[in-house]
Amino acid sequence: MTTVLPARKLKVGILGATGTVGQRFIVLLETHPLFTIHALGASPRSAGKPYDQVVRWKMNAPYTKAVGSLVVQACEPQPFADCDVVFSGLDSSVAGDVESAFLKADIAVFSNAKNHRMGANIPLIVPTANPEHLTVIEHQRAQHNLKYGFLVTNANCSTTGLVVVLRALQDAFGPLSHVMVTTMQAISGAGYPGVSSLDILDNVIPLIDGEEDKMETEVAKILGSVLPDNSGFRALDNTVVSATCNRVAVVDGHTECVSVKFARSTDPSFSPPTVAEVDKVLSDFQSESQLLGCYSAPKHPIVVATQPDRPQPRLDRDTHGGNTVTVGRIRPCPVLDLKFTLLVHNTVLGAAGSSILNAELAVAKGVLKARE
Ligand SMILES: NC(=O)C1=CN([C@@H]2O[C@H](COP(=O)(O)OP(=O)(O)OC[C@H]3O[C@@H](n4cnc5c(N)ncnc54)[C@H](OP(=O)(O)O)[C@@H]3O)[C@@H](O)[C@H]2O)C=CC1
Ligand SMILES: N[C@@H](CC(=O)OP(=O)(O)O)C(=O)O
Repeated sequence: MTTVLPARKLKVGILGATGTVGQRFIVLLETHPLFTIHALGASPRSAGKPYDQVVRWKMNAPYTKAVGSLVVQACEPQPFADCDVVFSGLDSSVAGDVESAFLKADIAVFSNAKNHRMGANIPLIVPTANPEHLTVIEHQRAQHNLKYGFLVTNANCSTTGLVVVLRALQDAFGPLSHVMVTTMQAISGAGYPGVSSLDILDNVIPLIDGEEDKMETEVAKILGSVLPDNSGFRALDNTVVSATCNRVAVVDGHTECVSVKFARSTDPSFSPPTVAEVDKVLSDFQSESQLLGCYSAPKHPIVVATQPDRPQPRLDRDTHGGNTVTVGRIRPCPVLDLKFTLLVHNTVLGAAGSSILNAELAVAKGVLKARE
């Protein structure tokens, strides 16, 4: 496929620009070759004031003077009308209605929030796992009579790391019947100010409200297929996922301990893949974003750690800019077939990085264009 590049940089709006995910968008977009930051939005508490005055900046990299002086807008379509694309890092209490209003106003939206993820013709895309789901955009546009607008969501941050590895395993060794996953999730996943220090220091919290349900349902949609008429998706109905989610005292990076069983396991002639075979399949896994030459595409969607005590959040979360999933400790599972540990950067591939790479894919496929 030939990559279609826009005639100029696309003007970007960021909704929820003051939040944890919004700040990550700013860092990732400051030097982006396809996109330029044009407008910022946040709550009525922040609207009307320069970004500098309202943001409590938590990123390691600084933001530019130009961004600091942008006046924060209310999250309504009108101030974003000349944006070619809007990235949403909005709190889920408002994201649903705000994103619907932007779609109705014919603006392209890439959302991190949970609200629209399971919508019948809303793509739920992890860019290195199921980019082919973008084909449903044409149906969405026809349904709402839109020229430029559409709505694409990306997944829950823990789901994101998991599905990249499951997709690689499924492609190589056939469908999975059972997936058991236990997460250790960073505090930045709870936004800012998030979990109080008295709750999390010297502690592990064995509950993240709603997280397990999201992991158990999103995987089936992402690893499912597009309906033949491109009107929606057929979720997997033969893969059972059981998730247990914990909050731990790590700043960024979700670690997940995973065991899987292959559907063919019930066949007496089937023997599970060896550790060496799994290592090779994961290391060789490629995504369409690499083949299309997308700017943020990681060199490898999955990196297999060579040291026996990896992955570790502090050491591995920034590999390939945070858009890769690091896997280690691959070994046979005496209960299911195979077990391993993975790490995903929750605010890069798990949030803003996925939205941006999804938008790059949409540009490369000619569905996201500059407004004329
Ligand atoms: N953090 C993570 O790792 C991940 C987060 N997500 C999802 O991304 C979204 C953002 O998360 P995160 O950045 O962590 O959250 P934060 O709480 O850090 O930021 C929330 C943002 O929403 C804005 N906001 C709050 N209320 C309103 C309102 N009434 N109208 C308009 N804007 C409002 C806030 O603006 P103000 O500062 O003015 O209050 C702020 O910019 C959420 O939906 C979350 O579930 C998804 C994957 C991973
Ligand atoms: N709940 C996730 C982050 C998040 O906001 O997820 P979601 O977008 O699925 O609600 C975490 O705490 O790490």
